[in-house]
This record gives sequence, structure tokens and C-alpha cells, in this order.
Amino acid sequence: MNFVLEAKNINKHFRKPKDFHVLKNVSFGVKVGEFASIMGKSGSGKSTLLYILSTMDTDYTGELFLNNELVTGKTHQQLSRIRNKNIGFVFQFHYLLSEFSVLENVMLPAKKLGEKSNQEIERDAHQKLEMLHIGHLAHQRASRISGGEKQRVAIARALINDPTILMGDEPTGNLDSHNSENVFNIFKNLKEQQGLSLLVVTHDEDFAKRTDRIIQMEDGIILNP
Ligand SMILES: Nc1ncnc2c1ncn2[C@@H]1O[C@H](COP(=O)(O)OP(=O)(O)OP(=O)(O)O)[C@@H](O)[C@H]1O
Repeated sequence: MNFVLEAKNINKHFRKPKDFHVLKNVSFGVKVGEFASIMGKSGSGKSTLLYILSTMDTDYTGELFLNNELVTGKTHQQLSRIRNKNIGFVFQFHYLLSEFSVLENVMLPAKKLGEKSNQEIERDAHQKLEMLHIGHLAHQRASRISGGEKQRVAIARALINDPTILMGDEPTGNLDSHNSENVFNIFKNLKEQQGLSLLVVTHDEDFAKRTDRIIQMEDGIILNP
């Protein structure tokens, strides 16, 4: 099986205020080109799992593979680079820098990676914005655009380094139904037209049931790995 992301026997404990076994031997994979969603009650461990899968949290046992490469045990510096190159992340809140232009916000992760000239990065950023139908906003300040537009800018920023997987932690959680539908359609197009793999934590059943697969979490366990 060709996995973009594979978790093997992931266990995590929170030690304070008292020991809490939050993820219990979680094993599953996301196939290349798959659009998967994670659902489960509040407190079932979805966000905790996603932070491990996105390599932001390294305090766990088990093994995590990204593009068939073992990433568990790498240094924070190595992980920062692996993450920036391979994983796009969209949160419930957009985390745009409000004083910067839309274009500058989208360019930032590519500048950090430092593999392309500013001119190439700017061209790529324009292309991502056009793809998401917000090219006309490039020179607007991020603080001046609507909530739905901000989330699309956040998606453009997540795509700037051409990641192999796009992850979302309730990416439609702050949006009305019209903008949620927009985000779903963007994700679906990315899968269908570019073969991108996606993994999205959501409470939105209407969103989840239209993905390729719903991964159900309950009390730190995946019910259908
Ligand atoms: N830093 C922490 N220390 C101790 N316990 C924590 C910590 N972070 C989360 N928890 C607990 O771990 C459990 C899982 O939390 P997590 O945020 O992963 O759940 P979730 O399924 O994403 O919930 P929601 O749908 O509400 O976002 C919860 O019981 C939560 O209270």
C-alpha cells in the first residue's frame, strides 16, 4: 500500500495534572491521493493526534512515517524543514499576519524554506491565489478582507511549498455554510485535479460524509483503522 502518512502504535500520555493515556496504540495510514476526515466526540483525542501527525508534537511513543520516511526521532530543526516542505496546515483560525498583504502572507513559508528566488515565490503565490479565485486580493492588507477570504488565503499559504499532504484542524469551524462549502470544494478539487492527499479533523458531518473515508475516534482509539 502506498501511504503518504502512516502512524504505527502511537501512544501519548499527558502527565499533568495526573497521568492521562490520551492516545492508545493508534495505527492507521492515509493513502496517496486520499481525502480522509477524522470525526469523534469532543475530547476523543483528534487534535492531539493531528499535532503528532503534523510533526509539531514529538512527545509520544510509536512511529510516524511521512512519504515512507521515518520522521520519529528527528531533531526539531530537521522536523521544521520536513514539515515546511511536505505538510500544509489549515487551522480553524487563519493566523494571517494582519499588517501584511495577502501576497506577503502566502509567500512567507516559501521564503522560510529558502529554495527559490523572491521572484519565483511571488509568481507561485499569485498562481495559488488565482487558483483559489482570490487573485484580485493579492495587494490587500490581510486585516481588510472577509473571514471566508482569509481562510482561502490561509489555504493558499498552506499550498505554497507544494506539500504532499494538506491537514486541517476544523478548517470550516469558524465559517458560515456558504464559505464551508467553498472550502470543501477547494479541498475536493485539490484531490481530484492535483492528486493531493488530505486529512481533516471536523465536527461537520455534512463535510465528513463527502470525504473518501471517515476515521472515527473514541477515547483515544480509532474504531475503524
Ligand atoms: N496539555 C494537556 N494536558 C492535559 N490534558 C490535555 C491537554 N491537551 C488536551 N488534553 C486532554 O486530552 C483529551 C483530548 O483532547 P483533544 O484536544 O485532542 O480532543 P479533541 O477530540 O480534539 O476535542 P475537540 O473536538 O473538543 O477539539 C481531552 O480530554 C483534553 O482535555
